[in-house]
Amino acid sequence: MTNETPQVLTIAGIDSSGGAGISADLKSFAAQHVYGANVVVALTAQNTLGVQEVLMISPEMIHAQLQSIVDDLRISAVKSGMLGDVVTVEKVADFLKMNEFGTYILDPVMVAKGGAHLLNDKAIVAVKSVLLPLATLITPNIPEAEVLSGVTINDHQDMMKAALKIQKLGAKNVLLKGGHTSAKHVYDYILLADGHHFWMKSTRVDTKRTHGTGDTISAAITAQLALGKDMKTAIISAKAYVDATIRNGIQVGHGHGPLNHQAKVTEVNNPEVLANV
Ligand SMILES: Nc1ncnc2c1ncn2[C@@H]1O[C@H](COP(=O)(O)OP(=O)(O)OP(=O)(O)O)[C@@H](O)[C@H]1O
Ligand SMILES: Cc1ncc(COP(=O)(O)O)c(N)n1
Repeated sequence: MTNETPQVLTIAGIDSSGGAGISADLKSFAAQHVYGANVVVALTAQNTLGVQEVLMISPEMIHAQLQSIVDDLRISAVKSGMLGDVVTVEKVADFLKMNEFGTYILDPVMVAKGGAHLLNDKAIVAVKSVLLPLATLITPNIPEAEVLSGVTINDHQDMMKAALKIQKLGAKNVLLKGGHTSAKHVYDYILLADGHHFWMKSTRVDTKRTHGTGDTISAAITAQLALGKDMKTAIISAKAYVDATIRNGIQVGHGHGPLNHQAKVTEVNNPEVLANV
C-alpha cells in the first residue's frame, strides 16, 4: 500500500466569515498535511464583529452527513466544535459509540468571542454526561472549564483543580487553554491520562486577531494524533502552530480578526514546557 494521508473529521458549525468553526478546522488540518472532512451541524451568519444568525441543521440531515462519511471514508480521528443543542449532542454521541474511531477530541465550544451562545444550557448538561466520557482529549478554555468543573478559576492552582475535576468526569486527557486572561504570558495546563501534567508558557500577543484560536489548536492536535504523534508531542506541536497563526496576523474585518494559517512555524513559536509554574 502507498503512504496514505490520514483522514480526519470535524463535526461543527460554519462561520460565514471563515475565521472559526469548520473553516478554521479545515485550514488547520491542511497545514498539518492531513485530509479533512466536515459534518455541518449549524450555519452561522457571522463576521469578526459577532454572530448575527444561527440556523441549526436538522437531525436527519446531520445523520445523513455522518452516514455518508462512514460509508466511504476511513476516518482515524474526529473532533467536535460548536454543537448548539441537545439533539445534536446526542446524535454525535451515538455516532461516536457506533463507530470506533479511536481518537475523539472534544472542544466544548460554548460562547463565541463576541458573546453569542453557541451551546444552550440543556446541551451543556448533555455534553458533560454523554460526550465528555467519550473524549480522548477535551480542550476547554477558562470559562468553559469553570462551567464543566464548577471551579471558579482565578489562578494556576484553580486551573489544576478544574482540570482534575474534568478528568474525573471521564475525559482521558485535558488541555485547559489559558488564553482568557490579560497577563503578559499565556499558560495552558495539560493533564494526561497517566496523571503526568505540565504547562505550556508563551508570550501573549497583544492583538484582537484571535478569532478561532480554540478551533485551530484542537484541529491541529486532532491532525497530529492522526499522524501518529503521542498526546504530549501533538499538543506542543499544535500550540506552536496556533502561536504562529496568531503572531503573524492578517488584517480582515473590523473586530476579532481571523488567524493566518499560512504562517510558518519557527523556533519562536515553541512554548516553554514547564513541570510547575
Ligand atoms: N493573545 C494571545 N497570544 C498568544 N497566545 C494566545 C492568545 N490568545 C490565545 N492564545 C492561545 O491560543 C490557544 C487558544 O486559547 P483560548 O483560551 O483563546 O481558546 P478559546 O477561547 O477556545 O479560543 P476561541 O474561542 O477563540 O476559539 C491557547 O493555546 C492559548 O494559549
Ligand atoms: C461556528 C463557530 N464555531 C466556533 C466558534 C468559536 O470561536 P470564537 O470563540 O473564536 O468566536 C465560532 N465563533 N463559530
